[in-house]
Amino acid sequence: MADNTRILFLVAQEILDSRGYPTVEVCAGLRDGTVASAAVPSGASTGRYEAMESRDGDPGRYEGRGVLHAVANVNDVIAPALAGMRADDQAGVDAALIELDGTEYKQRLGANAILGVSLACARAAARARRQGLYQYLGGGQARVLPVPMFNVLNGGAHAPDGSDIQEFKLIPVGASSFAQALRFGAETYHCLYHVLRDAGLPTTVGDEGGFAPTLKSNAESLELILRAIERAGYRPGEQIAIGLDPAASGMVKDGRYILKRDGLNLSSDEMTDYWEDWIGRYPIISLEDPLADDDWDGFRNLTARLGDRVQVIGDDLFVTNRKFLQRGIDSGVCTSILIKPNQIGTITETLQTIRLAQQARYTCLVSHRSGETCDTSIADLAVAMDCRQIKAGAPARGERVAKYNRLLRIERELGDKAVYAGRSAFPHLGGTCTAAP
Ligand SMILES: O=C(O)[C@@H](CO)OP(=O)(O)O
Ligand SMILES: [Mg+2]
Repeated sequence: MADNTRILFLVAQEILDSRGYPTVEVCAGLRDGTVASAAVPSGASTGRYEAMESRDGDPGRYEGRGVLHAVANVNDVIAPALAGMRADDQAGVDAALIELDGTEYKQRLGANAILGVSLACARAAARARRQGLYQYLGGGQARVLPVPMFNVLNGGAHAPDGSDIQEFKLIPVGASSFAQALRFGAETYHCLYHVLRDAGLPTTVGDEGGFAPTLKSNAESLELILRAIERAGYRPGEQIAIGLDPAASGMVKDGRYILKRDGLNLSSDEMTDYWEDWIGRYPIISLEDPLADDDWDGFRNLTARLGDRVQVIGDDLFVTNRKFLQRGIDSGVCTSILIKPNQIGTITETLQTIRLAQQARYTCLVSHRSGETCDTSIADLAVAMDCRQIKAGAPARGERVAKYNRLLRIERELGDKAVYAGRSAFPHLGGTCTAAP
């Protein structure tokens, strides 16, 4: 079997992502005839220490620069070096990629080139074994379906005319299966459309498929969402809670947090007061990047003050990197980590970061990027690693629902064995899983 999974070819090409910008797709072919491909996403609100994607031409020109250099790196540098390796030796493949690149942030070959190969090999190996990617990566234990976070109102870098806060997310903690959670989200999303129409607000959408109205204040977004949840017939907080990703690095100017919609200019402590006020007033259970990615002291204070009432997630702060996560664990910063494979660049390193988080009892929210493709690997990753939380944007738009639909299929495939994480995904809510995973 092992010999059959030896890599025969790796071929990359440039394709477009959901924003219409170029990205990398890699196709892996194995000796036994198995062929599988994987596509790499791309972020807009990136952390400063993310692994670096390779982009062609002048960085100042425009955001949608090509990836032909990354494509050439796969075809001309990586493919010859990996030919003949076993695709089912993920650690070996990834170690070879890391060594071939030789830089800390993967800037020589490009994290987009490297992750494309890492993922394509995993997919091909899973297919050769006739397993789903979640089974291949997670084994027989993999059976807990994550709680989805649906980003239904977009702002910040994903919708510049919208709220200062990048993401307002529905969290269907009270559903009893993933399929039901998806229905909660889709129905509420559609009700939000009508709430906006009734209020005379536009229903244009941002990068992740959520609506992006221009509002008078940031809190107005929450009021509209609560109205939509109720209109859909659900109980806010109990059945559907709320999560935020302010992506606060994007709000900072000269060390101050600027909230344009509220006319506020706040210190780190005052920004924390602002979130505390919101947590007291609204059913918010998850708060991602509430402060900027260089404000480690602020994060420590915020975690000490709010960490037992809300999940505090580090995204730009940790960039899926064990080194930064370890610093967070050692200094009491955050209670949760966002997991984006392209922030670190290989599957093996992504799994190592997840394991470190789980050992330290940090929760893991597996995440898409704002520039996506129809690749569904993150859905499998969330189940494989028992991550219990996933965010993939609104329950609308092809590249977002591809992930949710994949989870529906996994849930069906698992049948009676499937367990929906529900409240167990959030230790601070004190819930338990409906069956032991
Ligand atoms: O900040 C985030 O969490 C992500 C995904 O929602 O955005 P981006 O991919 O633009 O970094
Ligand atoms: Mg984020």
